[in-house]
Amino acid sequence: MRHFFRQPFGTRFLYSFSPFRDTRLLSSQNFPGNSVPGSWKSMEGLVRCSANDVPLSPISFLERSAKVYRDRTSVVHGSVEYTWHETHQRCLKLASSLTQLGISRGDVVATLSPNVPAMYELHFAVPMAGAVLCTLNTRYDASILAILLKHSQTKMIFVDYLLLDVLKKALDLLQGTESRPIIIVLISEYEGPCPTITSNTYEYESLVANGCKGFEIRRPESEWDPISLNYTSGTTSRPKGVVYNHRGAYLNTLATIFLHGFGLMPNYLWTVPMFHCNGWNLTWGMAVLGGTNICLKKVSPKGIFENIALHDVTHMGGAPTVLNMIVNSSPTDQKPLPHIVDVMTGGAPPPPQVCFQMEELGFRVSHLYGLTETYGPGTYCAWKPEWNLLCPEERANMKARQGIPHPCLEDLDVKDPVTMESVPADGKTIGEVMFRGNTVMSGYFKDLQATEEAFKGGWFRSGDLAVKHHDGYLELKDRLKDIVISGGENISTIEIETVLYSHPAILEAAVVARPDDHWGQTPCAFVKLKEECNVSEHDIIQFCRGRLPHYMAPRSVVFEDLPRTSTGKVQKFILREKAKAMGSLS
Ligand SMILES: Nc1ncnc2c1ncn2[C@@H]1O[C@H](COP(=O)(O)OP(=O)(O)OP(=O)(O)O)[C@@H](O)[C@H]1O
Repeated sequence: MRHFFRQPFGTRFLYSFSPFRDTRLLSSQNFPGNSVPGSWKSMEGLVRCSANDVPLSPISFLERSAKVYRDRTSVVHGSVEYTWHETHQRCLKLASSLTQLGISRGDVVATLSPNVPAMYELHFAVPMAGAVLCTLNTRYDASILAILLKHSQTKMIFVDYLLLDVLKKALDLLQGTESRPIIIVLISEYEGPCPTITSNTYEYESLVANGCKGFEIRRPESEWDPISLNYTSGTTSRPKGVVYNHRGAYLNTLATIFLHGFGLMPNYLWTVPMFHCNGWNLTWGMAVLGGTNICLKKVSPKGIFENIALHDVTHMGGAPTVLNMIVNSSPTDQKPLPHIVDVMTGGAPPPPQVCFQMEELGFRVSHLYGLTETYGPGTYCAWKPEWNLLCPEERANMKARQGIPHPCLEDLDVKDPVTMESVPADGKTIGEVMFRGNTVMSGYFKDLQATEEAFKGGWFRSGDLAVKHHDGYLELKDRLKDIVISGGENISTIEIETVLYSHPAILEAAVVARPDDHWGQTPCAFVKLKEECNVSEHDIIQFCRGRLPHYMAPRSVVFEDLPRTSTGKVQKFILREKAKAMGSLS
């Protein structure tokens, strides 16, 4: 296999669609005489105006659900329960309070909160105020939080009371560097007085109560107006600030709910953090469907099974690590499911064995793939009925493929990153996954150079390596930064990890490159064993050699817990450092 991945990118730079085109279409004043612009002038009788041309925005999903699903339950959390009418009213009032506190169009309003009703409401209230929602990862420490608060130019932050301490530390680090102190809004679950931090502190429910329900929504002037700022998981580098626009959020939401067989009015259990790509767009998606959002502050297998029974959950989601946690949970925590529960998984490669075991427990797994830069879900493994006839192992392998683009994406391809030519659909030739369309980010906030790099060649370059199968389905092999090159051969770490996960004693596995004087690099496996299991390095290597070509089998195995990002991805850069410190094997 040729390894072109380490070569520099081509220098051609071309935007197939300009990010700077003017998309303000709403009022007839843009088109004097109510005529239509450009080439369409030759077609008489057309008028482009607010009757037929409105900027797409997820805000409209909530306005509709307040009418269509008025008295149905929108959000549940413990004893708290709202209807869609109430959620709409609360969001309007909250948006009004934001503007009264000085939030203007385009200002960034951040959150530091687990999945609670306030977090759900902010997904509508902040855009209703014309502002940009920035949902920060709840596992950040004070120093990274301080960096991101500064980078995002946050004006106001909504914080769960359990995370107040870490926020206070971050704000201390920022002291003196901000021209205006950040306004703090505390999301508390108790009725007591609001703890004082600064005079700039408010309490969530009082902002809702004091807002005006007749508030006039500050709708986007253009579909391209930013709606949210999402930081990437920071698996390969420092988190990058990805900007979503209203149009992309609208389209990706519709694509996501379409893909995963959500019927109307699902009961959705929030096991995916809403801070991760706006909960894979399902914050907005549940409003389209009139679903019930079942909030879960802390994810545990026991809590998942209890909530499924309590709320008749129909759908949920989770990174493969959550699925792995479920299948390996104690039998006393696992309860028989009342019916099939649909689970969307993605965010990292799902080991086929884990998909298989989930299905044995009564879940139906659907697999999606994407990046923060593609509004989360970008492809899915569309299931074909004829695959039901395959043996369980083959079915699980089929399901582990990343699949095909969703219908709102213009194009997806696997290309040679230097020549930009498509790789053949032979299931063997590796190239880089590239995306193009309206559900690709507007860009990286305050980093034009990174944005231009990412869009070089007129496609969004994902940094993921994949093959295309004969049926057009995509299968990820590795991240560009993770692939192992040993004796001139590219070795997919995902393929080795799949074999490791099939070992009965292994709970978790990750493979990285270990520098080698003779081979350049060799695969080094880091594994965590299941409780009370014992197996040697030699046994694991032999197990892999029995299932993989020799050169692909790990040459060394380290037994330890895997470091993960809070979105469930293994931090391979940490493992690579460890493997490097081990020195060459040869
Ligand atoms: N279904 C999937 N199968 C395999 N890998 C996946 C899948 N879904 C997502 N990924 C991986 O997750 C990546 C996207 O993750 P995300 O946008 O959360 O941030 P990150 O790339 O981990 O962080 P950073 O860009 O800061 O390093 C993809 O590029 C891909 O490598």
